[in-house]
Amino acid sequence: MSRKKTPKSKGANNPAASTLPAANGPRPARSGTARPGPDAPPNGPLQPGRPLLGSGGDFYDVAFKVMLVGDSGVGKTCLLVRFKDGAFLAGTFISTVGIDFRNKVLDVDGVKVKLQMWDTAGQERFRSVTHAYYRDAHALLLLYDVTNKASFDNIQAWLAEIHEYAQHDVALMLLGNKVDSAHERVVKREDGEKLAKEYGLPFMETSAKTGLNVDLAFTAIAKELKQRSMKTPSEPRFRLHDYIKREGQGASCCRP
Ligand SMILES: Nc1nc2c(ncn2[C@@H]2O[C@H](COP(=O)(O)OP(=O)(O)OP(=O)(O)O)[C@@H](O)[C@H]2O)c(=O)[nH]1
Ligand SMILES: [Mg+2]
Repeated sequence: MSRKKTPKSKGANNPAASTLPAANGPRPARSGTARPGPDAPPNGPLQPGRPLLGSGGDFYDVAFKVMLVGDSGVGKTCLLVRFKDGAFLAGTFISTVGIDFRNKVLDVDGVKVKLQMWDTAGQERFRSVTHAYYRDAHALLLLYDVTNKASFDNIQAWLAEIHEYAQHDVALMLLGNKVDSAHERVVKREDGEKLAKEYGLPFMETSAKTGLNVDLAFTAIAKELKQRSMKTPSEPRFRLHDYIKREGQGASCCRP
């Protein structure tokens, strides 16, 4: 069996630019370094078909990169921490510097799917750093904050950026975060649904604080990516929109 090391997940808000992972992503290379090997596919499962051993001792069958994007303060880091560790980062807001990543292996219908989750900095000054990572992403979670209208208004600009830098077939999901803050809400759920429908995106409202729909968002993406890479003729087609509509609390199906 091929044994591969994956880069260790770093702590949140890892500052130094020198510690940034390679722009080509943290794909576990045959050499055991963080850089992809020359035979690594430009976009697709890292190593389908044979179990691999991650640095945390976790076996996985396929691995994908999922990038979180959206304005600063919408809750990207908190969403990731909630999914990875089941905790909420309350208190002082520490803005992510550059880019950070964490790994998690999910069991998707008997297949071990490793998600390499990239937490980008929403601040404008780091935009050129994040641009370099888009093209290797298999999926993007695009967040806005339901208590911050500007973050919602900026979604179209984010979509334009995604269109410019990401793979054309990247799996994309729109998330309206912080729904626990009902009194401060300024973006109605219907507004999120309307925008998602306009762009044909799956959409859910989430809360990193309470955990609402957080696991579901990542699981849905993992199912979609696994289906894309390992589809067998006998397997029924996975429908992301239908899945989140069925499983989510307040999720919606937004085909145009
Ligand atoms: N009430 C509430 N607060 C949240 C939620 N998610 C994040 N926050 C708070 O929002 C602030 C920003 O969260 P972060 O996750 O650091 O935001 P970010 O999108 O990573 O920001 P950048 O790293 O600057 O891009 C923090 O003070 C969090 O505690 C949520 O679901 N509900
Ligand atoms: Mg952050």
